[in-house]
Amino acid sequence: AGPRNGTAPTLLTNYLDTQYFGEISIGTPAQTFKVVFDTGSANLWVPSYKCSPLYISHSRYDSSKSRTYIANGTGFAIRYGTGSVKGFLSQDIVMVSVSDIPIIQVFAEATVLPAFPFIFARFDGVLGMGYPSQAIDGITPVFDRILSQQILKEDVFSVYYSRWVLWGGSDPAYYTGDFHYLNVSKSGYWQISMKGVSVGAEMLFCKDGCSAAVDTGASYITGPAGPISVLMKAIGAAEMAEGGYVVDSGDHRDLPPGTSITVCVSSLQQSQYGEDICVVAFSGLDIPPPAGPLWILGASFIGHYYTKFDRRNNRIGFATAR
Ligand SMILES: COCCCC[C@@](O)(c1ccccc1-c1ccccc1)[C@@H]1CCCN(C(=O)[C@H]2C[C@@H](N)[C@@H](O)C2)C1
Repeated sequence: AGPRNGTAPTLLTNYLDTQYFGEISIGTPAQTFKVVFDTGSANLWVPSYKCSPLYISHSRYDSSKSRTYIANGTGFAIRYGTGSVKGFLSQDIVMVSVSDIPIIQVFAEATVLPAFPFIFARFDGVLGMGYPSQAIDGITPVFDRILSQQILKEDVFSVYYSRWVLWGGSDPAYYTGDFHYLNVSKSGYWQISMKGVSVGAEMLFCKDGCSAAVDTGASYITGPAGPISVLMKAIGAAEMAEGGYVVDSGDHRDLPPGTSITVCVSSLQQSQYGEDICVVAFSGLDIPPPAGPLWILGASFIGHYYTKFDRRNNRIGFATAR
């Protein structure tokens, strides 16, 4: 059947403004998984049935139950900010949207997951939306497999966080005005050049320009730890023990008016003691060269825009979300 008029949505679930994920299915008959659509990586992995039972609260892929499974077995490991996910490669039919875009995909069955932070994950796996050059083991990413089917209206996907990912186009019903396009600054990454970071009218950081990744798989805005701690003081946030910052949830202090991006500086979260705390949507992260220094514009930034990731023109478009 394929997508109507060349576009198809995948609806997303928003967990505490920090985890956004949607459903895909793998295998015949379909085994469904909740995955993060992550522009900051380029591989698909889901937990394997052979994964440690610790992970029983998540869906696990059972190749023995799929008629379209093709064994591969090559080892796989992907490094994230917090540790590596290890496993092995398999091939099967993957469906990324209810309007059935079936693709034959090589993906990883994860057998080793770092307990932290995955015990907090409300999703099962990760579907990388990055460029092929970023993919481990040279595996063709999901979006490239979809593009090669020539069924999409445009070689783009749009993110209307935290509601859905739209494959193949953008929907004017959900944004106003034109897209402001920024060319991808480093081929193979959804990375742009940032002109500066200012609080109110005062430019405080990145005065000579700097790089930023537009990363749908990250929860917050992260920047080098130094500048972030200065920024946190500027908005009166206090540092939490395990990193991250909180502001007094009484006064929802937004950045001073006139800031070019009025990012909500906090997202409501439950602390481990259960009371509501306001977690600031920024955190400090020093990314070492050659990838860094790098700012990361995650969900708390992306959620303020209708964002179009354009593979045809290697650019990212931002429009005002309705
Ligand atoms: C908006 O939804 C985001 C999903 C949550 C991301 C995340 O918050 C998370 C929380 C709980 C459990 C697991 C994971 C998680 C961990 C690894 C991969 C995907 C999700 C990540 C925590 C660690 C830092 N971080 C990244 O490096 C991320 C950055 C990104 N590019 C990925 O490749 C790794 C974000």
